[in-house]
Amino acid sequence: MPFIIAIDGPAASGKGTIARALASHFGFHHLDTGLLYRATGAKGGDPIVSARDLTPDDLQRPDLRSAAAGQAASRVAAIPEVREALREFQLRFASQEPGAVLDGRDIGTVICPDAQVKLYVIASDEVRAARRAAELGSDVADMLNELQQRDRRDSQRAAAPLRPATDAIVIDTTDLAIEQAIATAIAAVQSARELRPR
Ligand SMILES: Nc1ncnc2c1ncn2[C@@H]1O[C@H](COP(=O)(O)OP(=O)(O)OP(=O)(O)O)[C@@H](O)[C@H]1O
Ligand SMILES: Nc1ccn([C@@H]2O[C@H](COP(=O)(O)O)[C@@H](O)[C@H]2O)c(=O)n1
Repeated sequence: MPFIIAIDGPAASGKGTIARALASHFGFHHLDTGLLYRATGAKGGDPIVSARDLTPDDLQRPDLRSAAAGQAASRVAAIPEVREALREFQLRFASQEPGAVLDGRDIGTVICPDAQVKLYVIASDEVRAARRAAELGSDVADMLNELQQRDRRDSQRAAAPLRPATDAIVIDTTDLAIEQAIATAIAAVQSARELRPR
């Protein structure tokens, strides 16, 4: 049985940074599930059809990391049929040996509720906005507004809302350097593996 690490949390909290590092450390596959929603939103047209017809090329679009793509993603992500269309791909990805790390909003609650480890990564709104603004070279106040709007939509939607699984380990990266956040996550996974050996 593959070892699954589910990572959820609000926008720009550091999920992807931790997920990539965990995948590299443990030799697992990694999927940034936000990219599926970003590609669906960016494709335009009927979002349900776009989600069903998503191709690997769609995930390579150069504009997917923009704030506009994030907003479009969070609008299509509220549509249950879009989520259903993207679910199968995520489940197949998660079934790969020796294990997989998936990061998103509903991995520990909906996609992989039986994941061996669930992390919920948070950081203060101001810190997240500053980090993402530095990454994209954009204005911090605009970014704060964008992230808060997206988090609100993601938390308040009826379909698979953003929330921590009851058994998730919360990692607050507000005052952690990247290396400290990664070390905290590796330690959490190590101890879960010792408690529940394969
Ligand atoms: N602990 C940290 N200290 C400083 N910067 C960080 C830290 N963790 C992540 N970052 C930076 O913050 C930004 C957002 O991180 P990341 O992309 O990992 O967040 P995310 O939660 O995956 O975002 P998204 O919601 O878009 O998927 C990146 O520029 C990243 O390099
Ligand atoms: N499992 C997921 C992943 C993402 N979303 C939606 O996509 C938006 C963009 O995600 P990023 O991780 O790239 O920021 C996000 O705001 C969510 O609306 C989702 O619903 N479920």
